[in-house]
Amino acid sequence: SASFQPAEHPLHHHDSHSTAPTTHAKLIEWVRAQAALLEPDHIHWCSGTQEENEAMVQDLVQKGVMIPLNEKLRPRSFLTRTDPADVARSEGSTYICSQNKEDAGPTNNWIDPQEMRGQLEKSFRGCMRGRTMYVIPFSMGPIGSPLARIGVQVTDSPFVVVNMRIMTRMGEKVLDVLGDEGEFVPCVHSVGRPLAAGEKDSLWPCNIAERKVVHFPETREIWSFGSGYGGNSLLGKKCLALRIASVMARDEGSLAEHMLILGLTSPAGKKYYVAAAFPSACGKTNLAMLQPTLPGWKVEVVGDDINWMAINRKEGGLYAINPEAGFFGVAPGTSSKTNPNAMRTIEHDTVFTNVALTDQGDVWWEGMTKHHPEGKITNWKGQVWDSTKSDKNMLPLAHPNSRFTVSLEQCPAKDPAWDDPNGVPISAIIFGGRRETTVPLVFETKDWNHGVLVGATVASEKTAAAEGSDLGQLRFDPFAMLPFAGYNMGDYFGHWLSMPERVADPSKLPRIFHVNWFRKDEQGSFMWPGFGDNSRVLKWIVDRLENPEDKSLYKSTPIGYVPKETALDLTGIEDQVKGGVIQKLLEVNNSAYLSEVTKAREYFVQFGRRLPNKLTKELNDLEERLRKN
Ligand SMILES: O=C(O)CSc1cccnc1C(=O)O
Ligand SMILES: [Mn+2]
Repeated sequence: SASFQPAEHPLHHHDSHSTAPTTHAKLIEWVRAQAALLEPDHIHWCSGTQEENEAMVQDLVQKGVMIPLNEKLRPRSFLTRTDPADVARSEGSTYICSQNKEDAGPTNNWIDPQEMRGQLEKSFRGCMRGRTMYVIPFSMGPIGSPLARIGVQVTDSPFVVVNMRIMTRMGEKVLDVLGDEGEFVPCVHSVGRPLAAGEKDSLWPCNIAERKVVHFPETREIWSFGSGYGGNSLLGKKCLALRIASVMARDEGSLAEHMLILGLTSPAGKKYYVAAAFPSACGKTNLAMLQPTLPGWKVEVVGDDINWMAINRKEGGLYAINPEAGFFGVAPGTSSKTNPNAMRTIEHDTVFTNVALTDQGDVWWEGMTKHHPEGKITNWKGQVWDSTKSDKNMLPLAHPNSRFTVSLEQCPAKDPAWDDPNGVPISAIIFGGRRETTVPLVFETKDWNHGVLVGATVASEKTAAAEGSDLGQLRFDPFAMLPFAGYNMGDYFGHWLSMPERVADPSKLPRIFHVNWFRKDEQGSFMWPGFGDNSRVLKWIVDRLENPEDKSLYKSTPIGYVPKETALDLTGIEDQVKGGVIQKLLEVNNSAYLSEVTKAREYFVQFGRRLPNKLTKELNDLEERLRKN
């Protein structure tokens, strides 16, 4: 739906090697309206074919935007460096422009939609002069899946096209499913740098001063200007799959969440699907591709970042798809120790952004290996770093938000049902934050509503005060959706609380757990080995799912069900968790939790009357349980 009155401007000629669809009148009309506003020199309808991709990649290589890596070490893979000012999602310039401010809620930036449309009109008018407008039809979710949603993005960045082809199902086959009158989410993106005739393009054009990522939830529109990077420009990811999709899910009675989805198989061959919501950079990708240290256990990945769950009327319960087709993962910290499956996935056909380049023509980042490789190494800014001089201001060699973009298809640990159009049945939902104090290794919530309270109070603490004293600065990140909820988060909590009334049999809803890998001891060291050993927690969760009546598995505490020490399989790590460590990891300190309750009450004040009474009741019940014991 065109949101501007396009000035009279003929639709530019299509370039020779791309053909506009002959039907799809609604789509053609929308593209025409964007072309009239953006005034591109050419229009290219993306087919999504391998040939088209190779031509675009070669063009970007020739321009120096994509640097080919060593073909032997990392075949068909590339490195791109961004403008140092355009390196991450820009939350400060991300807006939810609902008709009224309260529907955006206190956790979102809001500008009156008409005012914002005026600002966008000024930014976008003529911004694609001298450039090609690429039209990308894409499906979030397997093409044709009843759980999938279709978007169409216009963009003037061929680099975005190359990445969208990896991260989504994109091209002509999507148009076949869309049909003439099909609904699509309109996404308009520009780097915001029109080119004068003959002007040489920069390697990473962007317009940081005017950068904005805007959502109009009632009309499901996305407008992004001035950034070429990640979540700001691959509009299928955070913008569509979370901010717009969370609004659609609220209206449709389903869920669009910032969660990994993994398949877990026990040594007995029983298979469960588990979803988990951790804040950004808290280890979702590592858990989704976990290599269990417990013998006989297997984890396979369906997705590492986004989860669309819908009620399955036939089977009951919630079925989930990963709407994405690839990983856009954080490179630093990824290694054959922390995530061997990720390292195997990115051995070929991968696009790297803002990592370091070795003199072998391969990539490197902090944490990949203990020390950086010998010889010359070029940092993410393109500066050659000489290890003999160790010039500090050239560090870190890879940007902390540097990324790999790679197809899920090539992950050795992909779940057989990773692209099942019907989705997979979710047995458990796990919330987690980066908590150095107070929160035990794992606990199970008492019921769905208690689980929603735990989701709503997910938090991370940076610097933990000494145990027992006032908690370190708690940063709440409810459901890990703080930057991604497309509407008032008080209403969002209410939507979660409405799920038991929406299903025929609430007992088929997933059980809700909370984990914390990040407890530290008085010396500030991590108490739990984490990584593959997190499979021990997954095992306890399966034990709870399979034997809910078995009293030997848990102790009931005011915050929920916590494993009895003997119920965790610690075979092989006894030495690491002896001497009271496991007791500490499973301890529930009531006074510490009472201050959690106080901080949660303070946090919820901002939602005012939009905070559901049921949530306040859950918080009061928790406080009562903590006081009684
Ligand atoms: O989009 C970016 O600029 C990085 S943020 C990101 C990328 C992939 C998956 N998740 C996130 C996130 O911040 O949650
Ligand atoms: Mn994420």
